[in-house]
Amino acid sequence: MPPPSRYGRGPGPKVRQRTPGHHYNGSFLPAADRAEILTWLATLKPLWEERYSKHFPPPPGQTQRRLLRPVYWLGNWQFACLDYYRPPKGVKDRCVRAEPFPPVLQRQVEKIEALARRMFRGPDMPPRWHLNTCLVNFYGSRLEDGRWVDTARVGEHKDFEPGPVASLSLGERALIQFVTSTRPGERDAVVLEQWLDDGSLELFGGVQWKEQTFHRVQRVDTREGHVLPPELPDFQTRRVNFTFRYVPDEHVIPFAKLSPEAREDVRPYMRTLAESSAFFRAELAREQSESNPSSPQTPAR
Ligand SMILES: O=C(O)CCC(=O)C(=O)O
Ligand SMILES: [Fe+2]
Repeated sequence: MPPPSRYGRGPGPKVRQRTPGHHYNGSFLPAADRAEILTWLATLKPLWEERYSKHFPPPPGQTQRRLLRPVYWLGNWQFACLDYYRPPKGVKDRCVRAEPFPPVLQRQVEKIEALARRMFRGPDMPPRWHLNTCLVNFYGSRLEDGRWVDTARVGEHKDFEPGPVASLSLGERALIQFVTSTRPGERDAVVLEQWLDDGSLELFGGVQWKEQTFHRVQRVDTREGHVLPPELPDFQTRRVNFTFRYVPDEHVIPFAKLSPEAREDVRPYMRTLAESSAFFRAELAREQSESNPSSPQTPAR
């Protein structure tokens, strides 16, 4: 019998885990699916979002800033200026209905959900849990006043969506660290770290990884020279990460049903997205027809 390997064919029905609640498979993504994802990525127009807005201004001592990286969301878009999904209180006007997963990602989601249902039970698996939300993060360097500035990291945070979170990685490998809560003057203790390779899946859930620890992307390698699509004028991408999450469906709201303030804050983003997406054109048109039902809109193409 060969020795047990973390790079093996993945867990059997019992899902053996060296770290309960945290699973890593370095060769999850089939090569053909990887190629299909890259083709689809080349068609995306990720968005540079600002952290704050007219109705959600910077708190005292903070100033307006752009996010470190461009992003794209599927299923629902959690605009930074609507302050992300944060139950139990921060659930209203946070998650704006967005494009469905393309078939190649939906296929990965079905495999991941089956694995997650074997790994997580009881309080670690919310009753209606399914992966209906995906944040696509682009890691790399940003062109700033003629200089390339590396922004490939994420500070420590928790993902507040309930239940397990899955993370699929493409391109250069990244070092993710789970750390204990920060106390002033004390260094965070790293509880678990993992290099996330090209084509890998990481799945984590339960109290230890969702509640008791924060996670961060400490750095992204440069050694393999990956340059990933789409081509952008002011950003060079060397890693793309998809994090799949669950937002209860009742908290996902069509743009037309957001509060007037939230609509005002995100309408410019919706218009930018609509330039290259029939889905977002239709969502904007729906706002028009609902506020003025007597004048039917021509359907978006
Ligand atoms: O890029 C990664 O591996 C993790 C990203 C992450 O933590 C997040 O998007 O919440
Ligand atoms: Fe996260």
